[in-house]
Amino acid sequence: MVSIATDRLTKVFPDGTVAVDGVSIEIGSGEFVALLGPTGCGKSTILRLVAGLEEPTSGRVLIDGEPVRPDAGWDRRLSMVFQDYALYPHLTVAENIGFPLTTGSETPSDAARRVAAVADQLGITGLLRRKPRHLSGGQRQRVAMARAMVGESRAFLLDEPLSNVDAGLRAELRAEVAALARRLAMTTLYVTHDQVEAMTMADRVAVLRRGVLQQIGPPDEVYRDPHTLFVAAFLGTPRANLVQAAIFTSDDGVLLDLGSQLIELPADDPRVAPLRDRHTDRVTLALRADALTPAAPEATGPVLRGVVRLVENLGHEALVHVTTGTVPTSAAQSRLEHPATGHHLSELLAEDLPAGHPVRDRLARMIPHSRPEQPPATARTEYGFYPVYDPELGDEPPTSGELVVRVPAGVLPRTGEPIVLAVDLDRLMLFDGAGNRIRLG
Ligand SMILES: Nc1ncnc2c1ncn2[C@@H]1O[C@H](COP(=O)(O)OP(=O)(O)OP(=O)(O)O)[C@@H](O)[C@H]1O
Repeated sequence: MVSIATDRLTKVFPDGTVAVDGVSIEIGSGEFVALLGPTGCGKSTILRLVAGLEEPTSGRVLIDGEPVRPDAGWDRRLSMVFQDYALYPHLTVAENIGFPLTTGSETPSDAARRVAAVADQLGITGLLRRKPRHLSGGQRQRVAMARAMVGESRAFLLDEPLSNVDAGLRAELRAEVAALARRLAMTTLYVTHDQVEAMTMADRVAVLRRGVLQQIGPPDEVYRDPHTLFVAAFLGTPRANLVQAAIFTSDDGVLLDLGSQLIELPADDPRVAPLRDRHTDRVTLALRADALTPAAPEATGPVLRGVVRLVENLGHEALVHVTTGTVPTSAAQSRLEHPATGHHLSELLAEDLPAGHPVRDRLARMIPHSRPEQPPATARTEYGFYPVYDPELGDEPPTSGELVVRVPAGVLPRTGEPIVLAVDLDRLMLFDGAGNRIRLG
């Protein structure tokens, strides 16, 4: 098997779309890497660049450390499986599987033996005489995999190969495809927008956004230790709770002001040091649903208080929606990017509009993390520091702001009840206005 690498790979389409933006990924021999991201983030384009179906605008693809020529797609011996399987309708299953062998040096009987062996491996021997239209989605998918395996291919490039099969079968095939790739020790690049597929199948997951690689690592690491707000928000079901916060530092420690609630970090808490120089910064706080636990009303330590609005009982656990008076945000909202450029609006503002320009002020006010001037000293909460809302601008203190909490089956909270939620500080994540993680100790 081979190693595959992309080196600052970039693809700009003729219409100006930057589909892939300086992506460097190394996939070891026999490794299974998933490219994960929302629609349009450039996953398929990366795969097509690796396969040689597209030419890079700049950057390189390397196979076993050797840069490949842009036009040498046929020479790469990489097998691609597409989401629509691309089977030839007029050929039988056996002919479809054997198709890559027809241009090689194999004799017909060698080829037939090879087809039979691969069909046996995938459990589709009984289907060899059928035409693709007489196959189920899962069977077609196996035939496509068999065709990818039959040649002397050195790697699999799979583009959402399970997206056309129904949910139940998808789970089964997920395990099957991953096991197959491992059994064959096949280097695999697997494109998906389904985080469950990526997390369960891959050795490492590469998360992409707008053509830019956000993070690559083993699934549990990317989930547990996201480097950016986008990765934190993209991975995990239910999605992480994202709320706006302002940082207040003093000799007594650090307070995270969530609008009408506080999380206190005492001065001797090791998380305090990295926040010392961020007094009054507006940040995004991310808390996964299991970083909050219902606690007794008299609980001490960091807690958030709220009222239960909704209990979604899933049987083995429940998702409890709690109104907390925080200010919800999202990865996109917290950065307020310019849709066309992907730049933070404040960056564009800094370049384009002079200070004091009326539109600049209006836009700046919409940007929670980067108001260019500090709020006036009179804009203080009852806690005595800058709030995430600003009374000077006519903001009301937040009263809604829902957090979703994962609660094990058993005695569940009831709608309308007050609830106290203990915050697991080890799982508290903060992100700056550019969406980058602020490391806490
Ligand atoms: N031939 C093309 N010409 C212009 N733009 C293109 C072309 N092919 C893709 N794009 C654009 O490049 C971006 C990345 O596309 P790509 O298909 O790689 O995304 P993706 O992450 O695979 O999305 P999906 O999950 O929807 O397949 C998108 O904005 C897409 O519209």
